[in-house]
Amino acid sequence: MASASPAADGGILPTEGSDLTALLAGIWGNKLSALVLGPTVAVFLWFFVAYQTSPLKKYPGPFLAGWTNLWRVWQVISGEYAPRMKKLHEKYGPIVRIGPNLLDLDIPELYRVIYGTDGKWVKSDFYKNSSSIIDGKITYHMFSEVDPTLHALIKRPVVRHYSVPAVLVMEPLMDTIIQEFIDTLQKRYVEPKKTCEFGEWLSYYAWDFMGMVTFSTKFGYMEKGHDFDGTLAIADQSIDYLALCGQMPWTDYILDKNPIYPIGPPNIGNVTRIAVQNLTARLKGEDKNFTEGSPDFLQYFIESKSTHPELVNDGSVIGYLLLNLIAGADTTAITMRALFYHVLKNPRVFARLQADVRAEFAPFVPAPHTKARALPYLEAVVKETLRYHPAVSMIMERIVPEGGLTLPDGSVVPAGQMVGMNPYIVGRNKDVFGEDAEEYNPDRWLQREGESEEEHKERMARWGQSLLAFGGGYRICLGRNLSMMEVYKVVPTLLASFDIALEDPNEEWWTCSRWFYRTKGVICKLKPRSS
Ligand code: HEM
Repeated sequence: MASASPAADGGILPTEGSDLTALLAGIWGNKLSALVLGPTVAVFLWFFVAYQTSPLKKYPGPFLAGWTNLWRVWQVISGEYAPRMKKLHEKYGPIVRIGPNLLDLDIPELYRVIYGTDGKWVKSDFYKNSSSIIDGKITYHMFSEVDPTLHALIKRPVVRHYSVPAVLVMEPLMDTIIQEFIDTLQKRYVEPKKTCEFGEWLSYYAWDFMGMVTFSTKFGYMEKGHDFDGTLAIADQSIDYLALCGQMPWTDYILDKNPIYPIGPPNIGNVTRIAVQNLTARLKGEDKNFTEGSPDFLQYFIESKSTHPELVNDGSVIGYLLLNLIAGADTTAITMRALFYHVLKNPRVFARLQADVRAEFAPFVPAPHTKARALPYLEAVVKETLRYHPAVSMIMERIVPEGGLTLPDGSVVPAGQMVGMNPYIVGRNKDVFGEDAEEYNPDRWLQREGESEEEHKERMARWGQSLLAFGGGYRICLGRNLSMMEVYKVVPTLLASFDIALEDPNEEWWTCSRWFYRTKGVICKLKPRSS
């Protein structure tokens, strides 16, 4: 009970140290506590109720992953995303809950359902942050647009330019850049007998290659011999941003898409400038790099402005050009680097591949694509590399559509939840690829002894469903024909031109698994071809 002291006017006023002061202080204290405690309890309750009532509660997975996506953020930061997820599958089985609303599935039979062509399985918001603000509006490109109808509108005008016949027409452009690659290696490393950071050079080649087929212009990484404008480093940062913010997509609206002080990934400004310059010069008829009759993507995209005037303008042409570079250069470089690393680490595989290549191809001449595709062991090596070291090493998230997803154990994942598969994990599924799935062994793709041609074909079709390196369905990689052509041509050309060996065959490379499965450190000795 509060006490009061008599005042001059006979009224009752509180005095210092009175019980009333204590009461007021108590009330303020309580208010403060309520201000802090209230939201904390509310947030906790919200998490608790969400956890307890989640339809994914029944699925196994790390405890924290069921509570918060922060757990996934940590897995991305670790740089060991795919190997860690693989360990979780070994512990929990084919279904692992890796987020409050997300299941990682190692169930290849569901490939055609989740990555189907019917447009029902929509990409999650993970992809949205690789968008940009243009004229004050968030603008999505073919990779980041999640709405199937809008995605189809972006894709329709250009999809045919990525078909096998369309990219085959670009072979002369590719040969120019491959020729420059082998000549440069010869001058910089073979003649002076210098050690070569071969892994880095595959990146320089891949970026110059994409510049060449995209707008008939090299960036000049091979000429300068380093990432002179920082683009390659910036591209890495952009992909890390995608992977990190993608775990909690709302963070992108605070970090990059806020109108006041955006702190998203840096722009690949130099590449954008070159794209704009090339488009402007081409439209004015002043592009000195372009030769009539030797088409590149820029030419194809400009044509799309006439064939689809309602969908394509100069802004969208720039978008298409940039996507080619962002999506196409590093992915292909990662694949080529992995191929050489694993082949060079396996003397038996190397000897066979080199012998097969040298029986067919002369040194210092870019290998013709058709001839390269006809080499069965090269095909086995490429497929094994895509299986063992896919350039994308994270789950490709999709939203479960109406009707839900019935899993092999009979349980149903309701609509609105997210599921997906990771090319790294499905590629190492032992039920599909055998007990040695953790080993790099291209021979597994060849026809086995006693296996008929029919049986081999059937096995390849089945295994194809577990080879998710290019994704699948209506969101399958648009540039897969182009990148495969690049790989199939350059690998035999290099093996036919030089004796290549790791400087230290015992040294392990550096890997970092986030959205891309990045690597460094294929240090090689290159010598003139000896046989
Ligand atoms: C070895 C090289 C490559 C690999 C491993 C690769 C991998 C992938 C994967 C896994 C996806 C699907 C992602 C998902 O669904 O979540 C994808 C999509 C895409 N890729 Fe590639 N990619 C490669 C090369 C290229 C090249 C050279 C280009 C362009 C010239 C390209 C352009 C695209 C585009 C535009 C998409 C989005 C397609 C869509 O959503 O409709 N990629 N890529």
